[in-house]
Amino acid sequence: MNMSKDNKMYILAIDQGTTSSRAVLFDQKGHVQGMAQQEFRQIYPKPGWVEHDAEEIWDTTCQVIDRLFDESDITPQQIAGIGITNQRETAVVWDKNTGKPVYNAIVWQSRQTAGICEELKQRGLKKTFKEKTGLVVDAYFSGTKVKWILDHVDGSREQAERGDLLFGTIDSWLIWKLTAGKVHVTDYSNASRTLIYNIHTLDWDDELLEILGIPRSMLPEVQPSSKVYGYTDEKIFRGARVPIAGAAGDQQSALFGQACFKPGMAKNTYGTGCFMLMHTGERAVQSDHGLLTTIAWGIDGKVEYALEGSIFVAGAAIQWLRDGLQIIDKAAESEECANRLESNEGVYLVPAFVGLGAPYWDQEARGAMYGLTRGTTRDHFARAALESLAYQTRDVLTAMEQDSGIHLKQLNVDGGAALNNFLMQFQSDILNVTVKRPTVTETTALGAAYLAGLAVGYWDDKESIQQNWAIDAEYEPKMAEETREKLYDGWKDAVRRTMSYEKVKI
Ligand SMILES: Nc1ncnc2c1ncn2[C@@H]1O[C@H](COP(=O)(O)OP(=O)(O)O)[C@@H](O)[C@H]1O
Ligand SMILES: O=P(O)(O)OC[C@H](O)CO
Repeated sequence: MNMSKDNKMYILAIDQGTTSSRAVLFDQKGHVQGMAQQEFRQIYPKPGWVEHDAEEIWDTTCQVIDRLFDESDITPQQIAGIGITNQRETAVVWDKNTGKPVYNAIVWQSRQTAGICEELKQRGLKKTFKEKTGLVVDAYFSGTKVKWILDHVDGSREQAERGDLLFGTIDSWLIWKLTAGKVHVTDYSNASRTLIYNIHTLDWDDELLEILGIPRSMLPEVQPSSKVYGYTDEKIFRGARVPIAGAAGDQQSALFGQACFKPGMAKNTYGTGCFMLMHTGERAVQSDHGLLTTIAWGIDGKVEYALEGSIFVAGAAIQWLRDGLQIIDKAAESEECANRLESNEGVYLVPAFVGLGAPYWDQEARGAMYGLTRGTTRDHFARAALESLAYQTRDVLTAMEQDSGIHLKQLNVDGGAALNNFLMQFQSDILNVTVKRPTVTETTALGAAYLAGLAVGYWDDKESIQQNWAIDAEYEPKMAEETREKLYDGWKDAVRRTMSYEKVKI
């Protein structure tokens, strides 16, 4: 760490992800000057359900901020602003009087509202939701999670109707906690993931609220992504009142951190899931190929949009090799395993552990492996898992090119699994596109830092941010066309079989 007790100012980004909370300090060049990270519990109450303890999310956030200050000479007074970025869609409902969540946070991956979604589809509401929110009716988004909590937690609907309960995605929850309950806001990008926010009129949508039975009084005020929302409470932040000056969902934040400011620029983030976003400017492009239309950010009174391909399981497949199957000790070991083989030898993994997201949107699909023989080893499992990230990315890139009419020549990448060189080379080969990894792979946190820094004058404008982008590695396609298409055909076949598989229900 390169920290000294001088008067230099920094921006603090809080990156509250699906598996860990992180606090990252950035300087004016956009370089990381300190980081602390803490994993927290994943709660799986039933197959396909995923929950978090919202209090634990808050506790780990406080712990990483504390650790960052403990391990450095920097004081909270040297923080010019705080930017927040978060796992999106995950829904928290809490009592505004006690500050206590009424139920666990229901995580974006969780399938417990699949039944509610089926009912909405049967009522013919798919088009209504898509036109207003840019989203598909799927358990992924927050709206049905809030409905589920109000339907299942005793007395919560009455409490909500009395105005005693608040809803928020993780950004709202953290801002509310950091300001000791004074500020209940969210930003445009997070609001656009809730299934109850109209991305065209830029307001919560009364018709959708009515359909899902969610009282308006629960909802946070929607604000620009770069703006001072409030100040940290002195008791919480070591005596300092620091402006909380930016917020964005983690994938939009990564798009900003990658300086994808112009229409047609795209990035792919390989974290727990994998999310490709293409900036489409001030135009909300409707997808005909299974992508989402979403708000990229809202700054200076202007809202900009993106097309998104959301893949639910990416790095999580590698975690499954490590924690579930226990065939590797560390995620990075998957690279050595994959490199020990010349090819996948016909072994494919379709990691539909929580259904399939874009472009398939199959809530019922579950994971499958194909092509196993007596000669299959853990290396094949690791290679198939890594390759599945690249094939899923090709699925969404194809859809994106069809929807946008733009042929992508290069893809900017980031996220934990983007450090895997086997994967990045294979990705470039399967897409036939140049893959570029920047020096700072903490792009998600960087985006939130930039948004906060712009609001407090730490950075002047987007141009100065653009200049900070620097390349670490570039991967050019090397694979023969015939091999590429043969491999991809194998993947499409595996997906087809997975989606048509009739589960035996016992
Ligand atoms: N070298 C690697 N190869 C493959 N996957 C990796 C590697 N390093 C980390 N990962 C995967 O990346 C994910 C962590 O990335 P991160 O960007 O921190 O995700 P998140 O923000 O979703 O928690 C984990 O799922 C992990 O399995
Ligand atoms: O926590 P991540 O990085 O996997 O991101 C989760 C996404 O925001 C879900 O939409």
